[in-house]
Amino acid sequence: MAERERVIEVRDLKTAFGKTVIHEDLDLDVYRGEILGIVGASGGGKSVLLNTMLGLQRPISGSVVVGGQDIFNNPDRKWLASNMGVMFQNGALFSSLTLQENVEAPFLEHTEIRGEFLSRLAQMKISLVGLANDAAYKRPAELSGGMKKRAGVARALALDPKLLFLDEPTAGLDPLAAAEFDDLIVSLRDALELTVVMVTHDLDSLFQISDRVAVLADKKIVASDAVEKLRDSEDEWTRSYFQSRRARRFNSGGN
Ligand SMILES: Nc1ncnc2c1ncn2[C@@H]1O[C@H](COP(=O)(O)OP(=O)(O)OP(=O)(O)O)[C@@H](O)[C@H]1O
Repeated sequence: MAERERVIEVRDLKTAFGKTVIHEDLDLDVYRGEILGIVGASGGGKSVLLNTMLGLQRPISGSVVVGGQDIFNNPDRKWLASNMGVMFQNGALFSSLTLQENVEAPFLEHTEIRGEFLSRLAQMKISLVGLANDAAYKRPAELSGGMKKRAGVARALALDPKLLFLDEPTAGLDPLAAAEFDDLIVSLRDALELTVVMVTHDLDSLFQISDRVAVLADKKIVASDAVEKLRDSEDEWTRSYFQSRRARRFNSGGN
């Protein structure tokens, strides 16, 4: 089998806020085309890791290489901005702008595209995530939770990135909307050949759509594998997480 292509390589990462060390000796690989889930205890540093991979949080030491670029050492910022899309928790839309204007924002910031072509591109992104045309003229407060998440994905995908980062994408959604959102992520990954990195506590999502799961505990990635294999992990925290009562219902193969 051909060796899988690594699109993100995190090596020897150390991050800290003041004297509080969040990550130490952390290594992580993300492979092209996969959906990688990241799990770990609350407050364990998953969001900080995501921000570090996005270049938003500078580490004390270590490196993050994305698509061959060391993102903390003179990277091509334009390339990174257009190749890494992110949806933060709650979609993080601008509340005073319509959905259409939210999706147009990355084009205005990073491209010269304006006018009718810009409107059409934004509308294409909005329909790509399964939202009806009239949603484009609504403000975030007028959208349901599921619609807001979809809108957040439309904005994250505005510049056609190959990497999509999602922070707790299904948090706050009812089970049906969460399952629909999971389906959307898989179909977008397949259609657009995306690589997806997803921080989540949602066991349904992990078992349904992740190709691999990386476990963050004790400041580092202690295990990374297909989710079904993690209940037998050598790592104790990972075993207890995936053998917990909530996770057990997935272990027999049924749900
Ligand atoms: N800007 C910041 N300044 C200081 N401390 C921070 C900052 N951002 C995060 N932290 C701290 O870093 C630690 C890790 O936070 P992080 O949000 O990454 O955890 P998490 O694993 O994503 O948690 P959760 O699952 O609850 O969202 C927490 O103790 C948090 O308080």
